[in-house]
Amino acid sequence: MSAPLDRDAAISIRGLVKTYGERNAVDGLDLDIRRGEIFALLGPNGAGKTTTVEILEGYRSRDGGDVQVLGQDPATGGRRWRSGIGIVLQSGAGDSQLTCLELLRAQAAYYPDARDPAEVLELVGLAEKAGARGRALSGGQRRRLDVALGIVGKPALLFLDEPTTGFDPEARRQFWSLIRSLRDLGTTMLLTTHYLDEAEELADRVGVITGGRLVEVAVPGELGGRQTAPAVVSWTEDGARRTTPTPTPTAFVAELAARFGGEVPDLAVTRPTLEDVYLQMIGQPA
Ligand SMILES: Nc1ncnc2c1ncn2[C@@H]1O[C@H](COP(=O)(O)OP(=O)(O)OP(=O)(O)O)[C@@H](O)[C@H]1O
Repeated sequence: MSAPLDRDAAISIRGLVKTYGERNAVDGLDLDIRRGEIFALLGPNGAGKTTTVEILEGYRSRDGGDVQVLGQDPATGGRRWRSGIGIVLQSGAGDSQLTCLELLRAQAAYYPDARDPAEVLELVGLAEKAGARGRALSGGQRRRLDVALGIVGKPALLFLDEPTTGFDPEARRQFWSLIRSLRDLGTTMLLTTHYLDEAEELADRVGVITGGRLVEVAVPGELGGRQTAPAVVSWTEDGARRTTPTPTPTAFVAELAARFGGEVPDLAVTRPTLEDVYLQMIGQPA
């Protein structure tokens, strides 16, 4: 039998089940997300991420289990509960006739303790676009506007669904720093992403879900036993690439260096990436 719900957690889930027809899209999921934590939910297409997140947001019913989000069951959470939650959806307000500032003001009006819309535009790096309509924004700027809309109500808990899809590398880095500033302001965040580097960069912990079940929850550096996995030393010798897995890479490299009498050509020491262990976990060859 699983432990009772953790009433201090931002999100606490026990035995969550969601059934479509004969099939359990979510199949007995247990998870606690601490207040102030950034948690990344990873999993292949169809794993059950969106279903789980929408149940937590109060937008989908469940067929079994107990769920608590900010101290309440999302199935019965009222307006006050909802005002503590921010949601950044995949498709946002891009086509609106309103300007960025007008959109944010309209959204802020729904919340009892909203942030100043102009400050929010500043925070997401859109201050210069306050008077621009959604249509006039680039893809990356629209996503920032989506985030701005998600946070203007000063949510204690923010859901981010694949937030950086379509971003260029620089925009992603800027977005990551925005997420970190939100964390510094105390916001709890549940992120779904298919980018493993994003999860590694941002998340305090990651959870891997396949077939509606959580396979593992860990800090990114320890998922799948990464921290104790053997290192792989590779170098070039006699015109060919050599690789050797070893639990003691320092000693191995010292031996190599002695053998070469100095620099080892093209030397590299690597450990499994988060992507390597993730792909192994979901049954795909790396
Ligand atoms: N409204 C629905 N009716 C029937 N089946 C559904 C419905 N919504 C989701 N499913 C099924 O439930 C399973 C989980 O879907 P879900 O959208 O939660 O996956 P996901 O992990 O978010 O995938 P993705 O990474 O592609 O967004 C899938 O097999 C999907 O086909």
